[in-house]
Amino acid sequence: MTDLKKLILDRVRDIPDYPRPGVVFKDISPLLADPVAFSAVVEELAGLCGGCDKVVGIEARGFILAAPVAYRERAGFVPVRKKGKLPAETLEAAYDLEYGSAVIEVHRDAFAAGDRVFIVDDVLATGGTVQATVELVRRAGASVVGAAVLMELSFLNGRERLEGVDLRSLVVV
Ligand SMILES: O=P(O)(O)OC[C@H]1O[C@H](OP(=O)(O)OP(=O)(O)O)[C@H](O)[C@@H]1O
Ligand SMILES: Nc1ncnc2[nH]cnc12
Repeated sequence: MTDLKKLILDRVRDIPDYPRPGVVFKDISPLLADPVAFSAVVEELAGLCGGCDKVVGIEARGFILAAPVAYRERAGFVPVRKKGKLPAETLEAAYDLEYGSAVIEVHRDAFAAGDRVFIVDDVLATGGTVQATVELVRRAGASVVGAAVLMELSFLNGRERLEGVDLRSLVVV
């Protein structure tokens, strides 16, 4: 196991039965609170971007990782938010995730035509959230050059929903 994988696995804790019975929640708070681990993760994610115009972060935990990646890459940051939080005209997509369903939005004018977009989130579970984000980016006229997550829960097969997307995971469990 690489040092980075160990750094991550040692600092993501399992919370059983949250937010509903049967779900084991991956809590990244200890990792974020560790300056060495947090900075190593941001550096690694930024290295996967490979040149992009915009980094998309998905509310809320995705923001924490995507914004420093955008800063590091000198790219713009675009938030994808839960419905009702963005003030200007939006595009929206409904999706299911491991423990529920939601609607996310992006500003209709968030991207210039042909922008190269890199999507960052913390956890890939069923893949519904990233899939809906990919759809929004494309509908907004930009192209997805890749997506990266800190942790992929492979037993939920989220990757299968993301055919054609270059998805990287720092850790697969
Ligand atoms: O692969 P999926 O099954 O779609 O699940 C993954 C998503 O679930 C979590 O977000 P959540 O909606 O709980 O929002 P939060 O970051 O605000 O806690 C997580 O941060 C991912 O965005
Ligand atoms: N098990 C899980 N832990 C943390 N975030 C999640 N998002 C979806 N499933 C999750």
